[in-house]
Amino acid sequence: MEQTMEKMSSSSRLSEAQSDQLTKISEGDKMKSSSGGSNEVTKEVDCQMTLSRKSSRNQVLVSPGRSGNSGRNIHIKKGKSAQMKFEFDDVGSGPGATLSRASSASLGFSFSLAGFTMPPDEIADFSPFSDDDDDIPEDVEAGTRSKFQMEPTLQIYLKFTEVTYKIITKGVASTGEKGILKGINGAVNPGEVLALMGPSGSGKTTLLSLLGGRLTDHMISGSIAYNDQPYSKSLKSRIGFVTQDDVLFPHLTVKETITYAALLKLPKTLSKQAKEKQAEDVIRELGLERCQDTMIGNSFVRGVSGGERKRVSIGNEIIINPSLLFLDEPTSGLDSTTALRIIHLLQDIAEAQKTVITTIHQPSSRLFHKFDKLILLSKGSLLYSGKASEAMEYFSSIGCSPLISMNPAEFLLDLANGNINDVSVPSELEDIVHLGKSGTHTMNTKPSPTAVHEYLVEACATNVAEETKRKLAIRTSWDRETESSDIRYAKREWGASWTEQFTILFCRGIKERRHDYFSWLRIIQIIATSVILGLLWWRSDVHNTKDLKNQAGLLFFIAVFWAFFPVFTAIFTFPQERAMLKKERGADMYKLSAYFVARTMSDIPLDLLLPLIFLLIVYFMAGLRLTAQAFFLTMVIIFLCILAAQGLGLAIGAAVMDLNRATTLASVIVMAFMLAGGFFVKDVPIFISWLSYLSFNYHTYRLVLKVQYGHITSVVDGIELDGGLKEVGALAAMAIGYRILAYMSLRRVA
Ligand SMILES: Nc1ncnc2c1ncn2[C@@H]1O[C@H](COP(=O)(O)OP(=O)(O)OP(=O)(O)O)[C@@H](O)[C@H]1O
Repeated sequence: MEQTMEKMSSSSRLSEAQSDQLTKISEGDKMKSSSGGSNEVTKEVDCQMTLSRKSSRNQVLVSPGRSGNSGRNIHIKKGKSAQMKFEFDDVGSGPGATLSRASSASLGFSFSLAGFTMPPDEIADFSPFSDDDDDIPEDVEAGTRSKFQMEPTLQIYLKFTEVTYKIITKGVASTGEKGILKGINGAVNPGEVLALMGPSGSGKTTLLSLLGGRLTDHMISGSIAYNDQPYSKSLKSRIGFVTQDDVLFPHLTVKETITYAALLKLPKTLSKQAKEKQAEDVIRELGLERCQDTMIGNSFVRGVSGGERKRVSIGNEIIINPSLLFLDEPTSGLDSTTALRIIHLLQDIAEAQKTVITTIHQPSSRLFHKFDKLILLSKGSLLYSGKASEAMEYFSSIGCSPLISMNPAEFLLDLANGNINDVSVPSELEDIVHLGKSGTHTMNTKPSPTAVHEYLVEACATNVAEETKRKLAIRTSWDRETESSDIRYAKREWGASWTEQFTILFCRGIKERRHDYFSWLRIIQIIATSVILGLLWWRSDVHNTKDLKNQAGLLFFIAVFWAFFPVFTAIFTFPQERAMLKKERGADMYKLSAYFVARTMSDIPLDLLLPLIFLLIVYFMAGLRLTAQAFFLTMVIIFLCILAAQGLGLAIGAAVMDLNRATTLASVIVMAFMLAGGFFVKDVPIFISWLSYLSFNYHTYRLVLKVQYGHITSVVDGIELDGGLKEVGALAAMAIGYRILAYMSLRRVA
């Protein structure tokens, strides 16, 4: 046994005292132990013990009569089949102190004891506070919840010091700077869940985005280190980031969503079948089997529930088995049962030695106790950074304690908001109230929220921040252990080749917009328009010039209609998918070129189907030139016009990325092109004549005139019907040129 302990102790770089603790606790037990997954020793009792790099806890979390090792803290958690997790900590350190890993690394054990019944979870609760959430699901409460399984990956230790972030504010009269984050310090180890808490607007999302590498601009200062190295692009594929708003395609089913993510994100070395199998595993692990064939939905389309949608978002990120998982308010808007399930899921993920960081608004006390580390923010300043279990002790050490039984999270948020109605305040703060800043006595009996905020920020700076910074500066055993894993120079790897990316994105695009293709509304719109045109120009004759001019009006309308329609449809393409594009490109899921080509091509089937229906009706009703060649040439010209107009719409959308501004700009351009199209104005002044050459209506109109009347006359309404190659070339150049512009514009944003 002692040999076993020595082996474990040295392999996990634990101090002798800690290995001594371990020996005492596990004496007489039959034990199967593993250290970092390598050393395995089997003893008498069938226990499974894993060493985890849990930080120490000062809070006494011992179930009475359960352990009997005085002077040590033991935290017992339940798992599958009465699985227990023990954490042994030193008791001596002061409140709020964050111990360095080298000196105070604690041991986390989990082992199963056959036939052992565990006490309920309340052993982990803080005694002065009530639990406000009793509707815990049976499977969770009874310890029958199946554990989420994840493969081991590179472990990432994240530490950040003096993180400061400012933004430039532009007022009506002046421009200024606003501090969003002011010197934030903290650290989180693999195997831990760090919660970022604070009132709305305190800077949680900003800090999360900074740590997740989502905000990179020159207004950031301080240091953020991943295994002691700065952020690099190669980290993208190791980071999962679940945004506050679920960014998902509404018309894809749960299964399709996760499967496409698996196909794009998982390494090339895995076969398509293996990737699909992994997607199925994630669906099962997240308990989404029941709704796997349901559409995600949105406010217009009924889909899965909020909790299921959140789990799909998490599944989308964990499919790549990330080393670092960031979540922005994963429980907001969910009932307490669903919220608890999600936090349990995060715990399971962390237990696979992942580093998990989540923002959370107002957790119940049960949720609060699930977090290993806590950062409390208020107006961008740090109020607490350290172990979640020590937060209450820390605040009581600086004189702030709850006067009534309350959820610790509620108490901390009250403090962060400066609300001290049910909170005892320290004498220094009372003195400030009674004397006022000027030293004169005031009648006010309560410190103002600003005074509370200043007091807490100062207390944190003196008691916690300095201590945390000092410890962060120390090279820990963890740093030494991970320094060989140089994440900076790891090769950026795509999950699929360019062609595979294109195929997957093309199929996904078709599936997402399949309802559009068979939108009866659009088909009816086209049929109705073409029937009206056919009736208005019913069997129009072209035997004299007047009739010819009359029918030319129809041809011009066709040229305008099939330019307007595609421009205003294409404008939506990129602005609508901006959030998805940013998210997926942020995770290096595919090359922008593959997305661009797939996205623009997946609209083409519909773009060809509708004009075909249109022309079949109008052509024969209006009595246009009745030869197969004329019909097909007219069709090809319309397709070319559509491709050019679509290119313009894509370019405007990608350049502006704002629908209101894009539609305004497009309407001006399209109107100018229409007016310069050669039908309304015959003699365009020379200084503006270039506009005609930019107008796709102008080229389309000339081409259809040539196809319809080229055999009758060489001039129609003052327009010479010459070769036509110039016009074809111009439309083709526009179709390609506008797309290149769109691609370049898109590069700036994704
Ligand atoms: N680009 C920006 N321009 C102007 N203000 C900004 C910008 N980004 C953040 N802020 C401001 O910074 C503060 C912190 O924002 P952040 O979204 O990080 O808060 P939060 O704590 O996540 O809030 P919530 O809980 O409501 O999501 C807010 O006051 C917000 O208005």
